[in-house]
Amino acid sequence: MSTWLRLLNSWKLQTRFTLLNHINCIRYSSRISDELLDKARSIVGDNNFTISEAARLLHGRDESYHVPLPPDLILFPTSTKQVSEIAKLCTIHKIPMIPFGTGTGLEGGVGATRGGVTLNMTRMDQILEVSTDDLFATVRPGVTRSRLNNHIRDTGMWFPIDPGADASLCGMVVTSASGTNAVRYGTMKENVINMEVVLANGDVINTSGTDCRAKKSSAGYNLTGLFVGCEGTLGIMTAATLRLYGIPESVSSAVCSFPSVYDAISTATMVIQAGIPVARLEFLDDVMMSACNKYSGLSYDETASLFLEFHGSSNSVEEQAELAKEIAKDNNSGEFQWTTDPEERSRLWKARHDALYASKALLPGCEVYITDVCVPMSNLPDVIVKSKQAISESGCIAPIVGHVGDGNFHCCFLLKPGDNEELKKVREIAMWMGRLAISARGTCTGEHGVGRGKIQLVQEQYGEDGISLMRNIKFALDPDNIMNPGKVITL
Ligand SMILES: Cc1cc2c(cc1C)N(C[C@H](O)[C@H](O)[C@H](O)COP(=O)(O)OP(=O)(O)OC[C@H]1O[C@@H](n3cnc4c(N)ncnc43)[C@H](O)[C@@H]1O)c1[nH]c(=O)[nH]c(=O)c1N2
Ligand SMILES: CCCCC(=O)C(=O)O
Ligand SMILES: [Mn+2]
Repeated sequence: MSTWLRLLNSWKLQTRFTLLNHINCIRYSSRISDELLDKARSIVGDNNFTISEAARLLHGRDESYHVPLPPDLILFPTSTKQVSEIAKLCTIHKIPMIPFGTGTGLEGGVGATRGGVTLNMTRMDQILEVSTDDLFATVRPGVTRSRLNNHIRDTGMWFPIDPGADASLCGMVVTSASGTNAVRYGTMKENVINMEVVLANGDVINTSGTDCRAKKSSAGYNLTGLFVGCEGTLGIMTAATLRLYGIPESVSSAVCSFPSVYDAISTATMVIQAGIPVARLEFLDDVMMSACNKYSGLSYDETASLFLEFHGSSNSVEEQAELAKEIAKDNNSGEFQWTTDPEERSRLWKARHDALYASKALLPGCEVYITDVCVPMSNLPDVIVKSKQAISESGCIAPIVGHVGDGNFHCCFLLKPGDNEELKKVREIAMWMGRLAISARGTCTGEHGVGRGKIQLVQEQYGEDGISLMRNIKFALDPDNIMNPGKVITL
């Protein structure tokens, strides 16, 4: 390229950036006045406030393929009172509020669709209470899953819900997350006892009643259920009380390969039907096994496989593994390798939790468009096989992994950045998969939530009456549509 051309290109780029900055400034100044900035700063203090370009970019994105949408301003509240004051301020000025946990979401939930204020919750990071007698922990939104588990390890308790990423526990509550241990311990839905929530108007409520820590309750409407999975569109969670469990005395893990998807899933179904209290029951297809072998230096068979884990007494985990082995054998399995060795087990689960990064490594520099559907177990093998057929016909690379004990799986479509044709094609397949799951009596998302990516599919899943009820609920709690707007449902 000639020097002149290079200079011209660099000038064009500069002008574009200057223009973009200019537009951002106009956008920013038209929405957030100096007066509002001063008030926000006085609520949280100078050190908990930023409008830097870098911070705005960072807060507009999560770990998904969605285009980043930066907010105008980022606040780091340190107390519920501050969150409430920010909410009141935003209500007066009709400014969007977007809560930010750890940004590990997979549906673009933290993007500021209309600009506004992001509330980064990481500085509210206290573990408020741990009760080993009553099996609960109360945490502020800055506490992550592994921080809680490190903190309580010596008590013999743990919080088992494990999405792989070290997400904030409150982020996990509001996305209704689950992951590998849900088949035994349930999802976040089954593991929240109470929540403190700041509403759009600044009111602070406790969803099970002030200070309630009872294991069950039939008092009134299920407000906890309403806020679990709301993705910040109904309120900002400032504390969560979660169920704890005893750390199992013994753990065994197993790997087993199969000649077909049907054999693998039929084993999974029969393990559950046999009443084996399996703790993890994960499926990886041939492409994902190959990706994980390469990425994690393993040498497993590169065919449809199951990773399993059993929790209990040492006799019980041995018995469970042996029973599962028999079932696998009846379904044409290859060798069923199981172990209680902690190092081997953690190598296996690290490889499983790195599945997303192993997929990415198949095409260096790529982005990943992740699907997440969930269907009743009896429909699962057909839905997986049809999805694999669609992937193969499209020419895309898309390893599959799933929490099949719950009927839940993901395809990781690898995308070359900037290839809009491919993105369009993948989006079509992903939408088709969502519809396939709904028609197979399932749901368009088992655990990643709706965010910006699945609003249309949720509409189709619920139909007009269901969506209209959701809109009424949203309107009752957030009449100005300033709580994380543009997510979950459109108004
Ligand atoms: C490698 C890898 C692997 C997985 C996953 C991610 C990654 C990167 N995930 C997805 C992810 O970990 C999950 O969605 C988390 O629950 C998100 O928690 P964050 O704290 O990161 O929320 P993040 O900051 O990403 O926000 C997510 C949404 O919640 C809202 N929010 C966050 N904190 C809030 C608060 N205090 N109050 C109100 N709203 C709030 C945000 O506004 C946004 O809409 C996942 N998930 C899963 O279920 N199963 C899995 O297997 C996996 N696996
Ligand atoms: C690789 C799929 C996306 C992350 C996830 O949900 C999981 O690993 O289970
Ligand atoms: Mn998952």
